[in-house]
Amino acid sequence: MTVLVFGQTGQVARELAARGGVRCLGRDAADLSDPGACAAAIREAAPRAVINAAAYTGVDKAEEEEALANVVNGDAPGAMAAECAALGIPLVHISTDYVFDGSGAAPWRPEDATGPLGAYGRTKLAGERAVTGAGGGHVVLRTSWVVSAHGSNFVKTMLRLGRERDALRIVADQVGGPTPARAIAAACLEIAGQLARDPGKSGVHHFAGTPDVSWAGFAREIFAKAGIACDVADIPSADYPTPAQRPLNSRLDCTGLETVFGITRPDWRAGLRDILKDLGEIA
Ligand SMILES: NC(=O)C1=CN([C@@H]2O[C@H](COP(=O)(O)OP(=O)(O)OC[C@H]3O[C@@H](n4cnc5c(N)ncnc54)[C@H](OP(=O)(O)O)[C@@H]3O)[C@@H](O)[C@H]2O)C=CC1
Ligand SMILES: Cc1cn([C@H]2C[C@H](O)[C@@H](COP(=O)(O)OP(=O)(O)O[C@H]3O[C@@H](C)C(=O)[C@@H](O)[C@H]3O)O2)c(=O)[nH]c1=O
Ligand SMILES: [Mg+2]
Repeated sequence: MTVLVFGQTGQVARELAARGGVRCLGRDAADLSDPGACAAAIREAAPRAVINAAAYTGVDKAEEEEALANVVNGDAPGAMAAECAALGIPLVHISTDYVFDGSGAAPWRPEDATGPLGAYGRTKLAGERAVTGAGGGHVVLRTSWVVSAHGSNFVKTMLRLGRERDALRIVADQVGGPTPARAIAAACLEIAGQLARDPGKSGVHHFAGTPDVSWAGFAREIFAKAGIACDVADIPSADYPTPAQRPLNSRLDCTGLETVFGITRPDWRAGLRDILKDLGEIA
């Protein structure tokens, strides 16, 4: 009996695989556009816990493909949760800061009112509701600004663009916590273990890297640590138009996760150093 992971190529899934003790299902083994196939994969594997690390994560593209995103991010997690509840095993489901509207400057608490600004956030919220409503042991873990040496993320985009250009204009009015995928993987496994022993710990929790920073501030730190000479100009979101609107305030209050599970916020600056080492950028 092992821990079953949905996702294989994604940032968090790859870090889960690297830790071992899990079985990762790629799109070929379980396509989330077919929720029934996800439930069947759980029945067949009979694991001791399930972690869903797969999702439709294209924030702008989801505006055009909301129906598909809703099946992948909403219906499939619901089917996973129903199957887990029937089998009496816990589900750890990853969600996002984009379920919030980004108003104010206070860190969002898990119980705060949601209000997604775009299709991605709406479909992720549908998944949260399906998981919490299924009646089984679960944790919905909202995280933000995921970064790693794998896949596509802001660190890798900045390393590429920073070398191509002398200067970049980066939004400075969106603030949040960059979160290393490696830390998310560790947190998910710890939560799954504790939930298997005590399903009473079920609930919605936040987990984000510290300290909070703007995308522009994050970019500056990436260039400083990687030794890339690229000037960063602060711009407002209005000057960087995108199909989907992003929340301005993505700060997440992570105190509940520490109280219930003993898991603290990772320092993204240390995580960034590890990522740059893994990429061969620094020694
Ligand atoms: N990336 C981020 O900044 C953030 C992510 N999150 C959440 O964290 C979780 C993990 O994200 P992350 O690791 O960054 O994801 P990635 O964007 O790195 O990868 C997405 C994963 O989902 C898989 N996937 C997408 N569609 C399907 C499908 N129809 N069937 C099967 N698999 C599919 C992809 O597989 P394939 O390679 O085959 O496409 C890939 O493995 C997700 O729930 C996401 O919403 C939360 C906050 C921030
Ligand atoms: C490349 C570039 C981006 N930006 C801005 C756009 C955006 O507001 C911000 C980050 O860009 P990204 O494309 O990484 O943003 P995005 O894909 O929206 O990242 C989000 O992904 C989903 C899956 C989540 O769940 C969120 O937590 C968050 O990580 O940087 C600039 O201002 N200048 C630039 O040159
Ligand atoms: Mg992106």
